Formats: sequence, structure tokens, C-alpha cells
Amino acid sequence: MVLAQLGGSIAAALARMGRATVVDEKVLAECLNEIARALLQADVRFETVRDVRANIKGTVNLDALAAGTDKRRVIHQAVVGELCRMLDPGKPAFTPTKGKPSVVMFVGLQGSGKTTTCTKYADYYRRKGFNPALVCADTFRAGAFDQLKQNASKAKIPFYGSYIESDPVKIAVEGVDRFRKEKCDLIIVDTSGRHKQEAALFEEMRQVSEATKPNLVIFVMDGSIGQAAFDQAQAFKQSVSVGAVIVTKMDGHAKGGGALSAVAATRSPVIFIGTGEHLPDFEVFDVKPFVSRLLGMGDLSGLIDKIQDVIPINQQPDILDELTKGAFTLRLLYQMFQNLQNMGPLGQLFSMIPGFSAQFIEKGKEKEGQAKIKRYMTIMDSMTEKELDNTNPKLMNESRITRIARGSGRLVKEVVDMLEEHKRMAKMWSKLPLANRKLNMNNRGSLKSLGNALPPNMLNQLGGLNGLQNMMKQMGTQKK
Ligand SMILES: Nc1nc2c(ncn2[C@@H]2O[C@H](COP(=O)(O)OP(=O)(O)OP(=O)(O)O)[C@@H](O)[C@H]2O)c(=O)[nH]1
Repeated sequence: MVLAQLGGSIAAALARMGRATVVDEKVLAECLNEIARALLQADVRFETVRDVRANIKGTVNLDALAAGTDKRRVIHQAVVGELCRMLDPGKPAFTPTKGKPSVVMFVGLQGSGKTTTCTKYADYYRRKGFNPALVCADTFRAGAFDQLKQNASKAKIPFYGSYIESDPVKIAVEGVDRFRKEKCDLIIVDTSGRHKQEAALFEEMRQVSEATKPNLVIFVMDGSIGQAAFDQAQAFKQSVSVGAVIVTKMDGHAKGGGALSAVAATRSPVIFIGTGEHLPDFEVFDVKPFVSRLLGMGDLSGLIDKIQDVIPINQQPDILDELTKGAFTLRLLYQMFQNLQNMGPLGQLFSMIPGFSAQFIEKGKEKEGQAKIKRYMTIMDSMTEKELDNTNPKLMNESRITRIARGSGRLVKEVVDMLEEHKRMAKMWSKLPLANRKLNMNNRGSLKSLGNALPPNMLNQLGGLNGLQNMMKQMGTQKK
């Protein structure tokens, strides 16, 4: 997706700046130019790009920095901070509570992916132990009820709607009442898609909202509409009190930047992004991890979420007691590949691992990604025990590399590439505790899931389960 390119371009601009012998105003200006260009190409609004640029420049005052300050680091932090600010309206959205009835109403343009997203949202919470239900208050589009019915049945979620009733307010109220009685704790109301110009439909949406008194109105926005997103988001916000946004179609060729920056301008947080047509193509959106992933810095909290989704806690073998001490060796990388191969869509997972950028395995290119991992594992299969556990960067000399290439039937260049990739990840991993990311990991079960998915030695390096918990707490309490 184009956002991966955006991340790649910004990361490349920062890397180029990092390689400059002296970081001065000229180097900073070049770096900012490159970042601005990348943002514009991703369809972020000109005004937003101008502000981002000015704010970074304002934060990084090279002349005022004390001697010995790491200027590269200051610039890097300013860029990350500014990208986060661009995407973070600073107020959290309402989140449903298990056992307590909540009504969530979905609004959006026709074809934005609203109905699909309602089901994904319901399914997400169902997997978290909620008891959700869907109400189809779209009486405008023929076939809307059938679509919702089909989606809901597939996801095994109760639904309510009518083929004959034409008043959406009536259906919405009846549906909400019924599911309240049935003790559903998350009642989702899908409304008709509408165009900005259709005043009557906007009025209808307002009435549905007034009658059902939703705890949250979610605006569903098509990520591929680019700059037009800004006007759309504002038009909806003026009619109903939009409390959160879900950006869909962030897969494929969606530029995404337009939608994301427009959302920031309307000051409603993005809570999820849709990354495909199917139920699992739905990701929690959290600004800091998102920016981290975008720049190839990893997203541990997303990884944890994913791990919890795919491996039920009670089915996980307790490997935590078997941990041994060690560094981020090739053996650990091998184990990581092995564990992650069991965990579902690789593209999503890999961008969450510190050191991997989203480009490592692009969305839609999972097959190539799998082949790459297989290739890496074949190469590692031709290494000796000593090489796999090695921590000395000088050990991998020319003759060893040639032998490994011959043994695995791969090119010398491929072996070198893999060693480079490992080096980059090891470096990134060693920096991880300093990363400024929001993680919510006080829960022992979640920690175990993460512990089981990470190579044992890697966890041990962090001080075992307790060390990991402390690190998570530390990161979680850092100011957002
Ligand atoms: N690629 C991709 N397609 C999506 C995503 N979300 C929804 N779609 C597709 O977008 C199309 C429109 O989705 P719907 O859910 O019918 O849209 P809607 O907003 O409910 O439409 P109206 O009822 O007309 O307002 C469908 O073909 C969906 O499969 C996504 O995240 N990625």
C-alpha cells in the first residue's frame, strides 16, 4: 500500500540524514523536504504538511542544542512526535464495556464499507467476549438488509431488520430495544450510506441518532478517496456527533494519507483500519504503534493483540520456565520465523516486529514473503551450531558465507542480505526498551502469550517475564 511507501520514504530520509558526517541546517532542511514530499505523495493535505514541517523545524533548534547532544536522535524523535500529533486528536474514543449495554451507530458515505465494517467490529468484540448484535437501519439501498444478514450469519452474530418497514428510525428503535432485552452488551446500528449533498438523508441519520441515543457514532471513511476525505468528514461531523472514525480499504492502492490527515483535522480518533474485504482484515489503530510500524520500528502491542487472537491462552504450552540466557542470535531469528509461521497472515505480523518494515512483506505479497522466510530458513539450516549462536560480528567471514551459500544452494548475495537483515533487526531490538510506545501489558496472560511467541532467549534477554512486564509498564506510562 502507498502508506508503506510513505513509511519507507520517511525512514529513508531519516537514514540519509543519519549518515551525514555533520548534521547542520542544510542536512535538516533536505531531510524535511524529503519528508514533506513523501507526505504530499501519500495525499496528506498541503496545509497539514506545511504545519508538520514547521512544527518539526520549531522543535529542533540545532543552534540551541547543547554540545554532545545526539542531533540525529533529536530530529528522529521530533519527526515521530509530529507524525503522531498529526494523527492523534488527543481525546480517546468511547469503548464498550462487557456486560453493560452500549449502542454504537455507524454512518458513512455510500459504498465506504460501512456494512462490512459493522460486522468486522461486531466480530472483533465477540472474540473479546462481548455479546454483540447488528441492526440494519438502512432502508435506502435495496439489498442492504440481505447483505447485513449474510455477513452477520457468517460471523454468527444476531441481527435485526425488515424487508417491509421503510422507516429506519422505527427499525433502529425496535432493534435496539429487542437486543437490550436479550442482554446484548454491544448493539450496532448500521444506517444508510449517503452523499454529502443529500440533506434529507442527513436529517434521517440525525433522527436515528436522536431515537437510539448511541454511546458512540462511528464514521466509516473510504481510505482511497484522498483529499476529498476532509470535506466528507466535516459534513458528517456537523450533522451527528461523530466520536470515532474507521478508515477502510487501507489495502491495495489506498493512499490513506488523505483520509488519515482529514480525520486528524476533524479531531475524532481513528480506532480501526480495514485492510481487506474479509472479517480478519481489521486492525486496531493506535497512533504511536502505527507510526512505529510505518517507519519500520515495530509495533509490539499490535503483535500481542494478534498473538492473542490466534493462539488461545489455554492452548499455549508453558515454555516460560525453560528460558535460557542469550543474545539476539541467528538461532533466535530462526525460532521467531518458526513461531510466526504458525500465526496467520504474515504480512500483518511482520510489520509489527521491531526491525521489520511493512515492506518486508507487503500486503498482497504474502506468498513472496513466505518464500523469503523459507529461503532465510534454508540458509540458516546450512549453518553450524556455532554460527547460529554466534554473537561475534567478525565470525561470518567470506569462506563461511561461501560455504553456507553452497550448502543451501543459494547465492552468496542472498546469504549476505539475510545477515544484513538479521543485523538490522538485532540493532532495532537492542533499542526497543527506549522506544516511546504505548503498551498496555499489566496482564499476566497477555505477557505469557507474548513470551510464548518470542524466541525464549530473546525474552530472557529482557529479564524474563518480570523484566518484560517492567519494560511494558515503563513504556505504557510514558506520556502519549
Ligand atoms: N479492499 C477492501 N474492500 C473493502 C473494505 N471494506 C469494505 N470493502 C468492500 O467495499 C465494498 C462496499 O462495502 P459495503 O460494506 O457494502 O459498503 P456500505 O458503506 O455499507 O455501502 P452502502 O450500504 O451503500 O452505504 C464491498 O465490496 C466491500 O467488500 C476494506 O477494508 N478493503
